[in-house]
Amino acid sequence: MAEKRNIFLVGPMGAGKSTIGRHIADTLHLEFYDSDQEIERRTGADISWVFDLEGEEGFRVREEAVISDLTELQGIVLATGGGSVLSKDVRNKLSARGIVVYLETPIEKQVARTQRDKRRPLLQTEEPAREVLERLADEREPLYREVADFVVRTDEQSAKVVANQIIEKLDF
Ligand SMILES: Nc1ncnc2c1ncn2[C@@H]1O[C@H](COP(=O)(O)OP(=O)(O)O)[C@@H](O)[C@H]1O
Ligand SMILES: O=C(O)C1=C[C@@H](OP(=O)(O)O)[C@@H](O)[C@H](O)C1
Ligand SMILES: [Mg+2]
Repeated sequence: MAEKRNIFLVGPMGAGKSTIGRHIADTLHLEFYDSDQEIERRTGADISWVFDLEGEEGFRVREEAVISDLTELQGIVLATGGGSVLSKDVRNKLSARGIVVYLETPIEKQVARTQRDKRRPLLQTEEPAREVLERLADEREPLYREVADFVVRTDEQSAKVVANQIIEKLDF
């Protein structure tokens, strides 16, 4: 199905969307995009700056616009930001224009993989990362499941192996 020749990765912070997405794109010779990187490219500011200047609300408007544009492309792998599925418009466009894969990983792994990286503003708070990630998961987990064509765990194998598992499940 020509209109489905895109792979969209959803899931929480630290699931490995950006890392695994790049491996999939390299292996399949597809273009790789990351919605956060695209926001940074368009604004010339890093994600933390966008949150500081425009708040999460402003960031979500930009994220929705970027994903709307990127999902118009063909033959891409897109790593979305963990909160992008909060938008119904984003969920609709992901579902309509590609195969959506939910990268599932336990909270402890999300914490471990994100703790040294200061580039995620939602985790730079007084509240412990574990609590933030649990709270976000309560709201988002059903949305990841709703939008996904299939689910892959990312806590048991290396990023490269998970990328290959995903490729095997795709019929292109
Ligand atoms: N099996 C794995 N799959 C994906 N990422 C992993 C894995 N093991 C460790 N990581 C690391 O987890 C960190 C977070 O990955 P990232 O791709 O930025 O996640 P996301 O984009 O979902 O927030 C990276 O440093 C990555 O190398
Ligand atoms: O979960 C979220 O709301 C966010 C996830 C981040 O992307 P990753 O999921 O790639 O870490 C980034 O979009 C921003 O910091 C907000
Ligand atoms: Mg990412």
